[in-house]
Amino acid sequence: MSAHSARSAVGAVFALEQAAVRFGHGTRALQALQNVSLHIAPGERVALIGANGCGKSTLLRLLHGLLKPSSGALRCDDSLAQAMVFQRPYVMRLSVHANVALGLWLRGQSWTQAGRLALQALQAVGMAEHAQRPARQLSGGQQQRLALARACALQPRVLLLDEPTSSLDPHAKREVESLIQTIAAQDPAMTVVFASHNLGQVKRLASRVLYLEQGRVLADLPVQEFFGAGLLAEPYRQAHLFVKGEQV
Ligand SMILES: Nc1ncnc2c1ncn2[C@@H]1O[C@H](COP(=O)(O)OP(=O)(O)OP(=O)(O)O)[C@@H](O)[C@H]1O
Repeated sequence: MSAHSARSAVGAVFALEQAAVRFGHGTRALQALQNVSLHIAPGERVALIGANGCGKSTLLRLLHGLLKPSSGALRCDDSLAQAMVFQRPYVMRLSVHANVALGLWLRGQSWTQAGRLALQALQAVGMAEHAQRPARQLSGGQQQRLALARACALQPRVLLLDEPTSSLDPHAKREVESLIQTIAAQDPAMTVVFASHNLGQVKRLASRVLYLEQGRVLADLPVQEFFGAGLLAEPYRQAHLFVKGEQV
């Protein structure tokens, strides 16, 4: 059974059983994730939070099939199309429109159809007026909108976002976050898993919070419970997140 192909018996989008990811070998091995067991159901909005290096990106990459577990298992419902957006989008030296169309063409659409769907996706993220501009001339916030258009053009049932607003200025942060909110609200059945250092954003977007420390999931709770008074007391107050993270 492939690590990233078998459907979960319990109808989960993702099921991780004692999953670990190690980088390197022998004494130099780094345990980026360990003993991670969890299920993510369709329509959940899951925030991954924790200090730099705690394993958020590694977990997202694992879910997206970019990494395989070194041990343990990942089961994933492959009938659900996935798209991932990274902290800093990769933008090709092409027009905005071609940046979106190319992804669709590479997945087998005709160039005409790819162009049509790309324009629709750009309209959906408010970027149609920039379609013919060189993509590399866009601002950071516009480039992240482009990345969201590229993701949405694939009509994903599962959207993975790795700190989608952390490289943006406050204005662009708000714009891109509200775009993510709109995309998620349009499709309540879409599963969204995102990494963030911004606790306000986590409250606004998430239904469930996974708090990671050194590759382990220390808390896995509904968002209200995570931010409930009891849990914000020790030991969470001590966590790096509240020192280095953004609390707005
Ligand atoms: N390809 C790699 N090779 C070696 N080590 C890696 C690799 N990718 C990640 N790591 C290490 O694995 C650990 C987890 O990294 P990861 O990027 O998942 O953390 P993160 O929580 O996303 O951090 P940040 O908040 O800074 O983005 C870190 O110690 C990191 O240095």
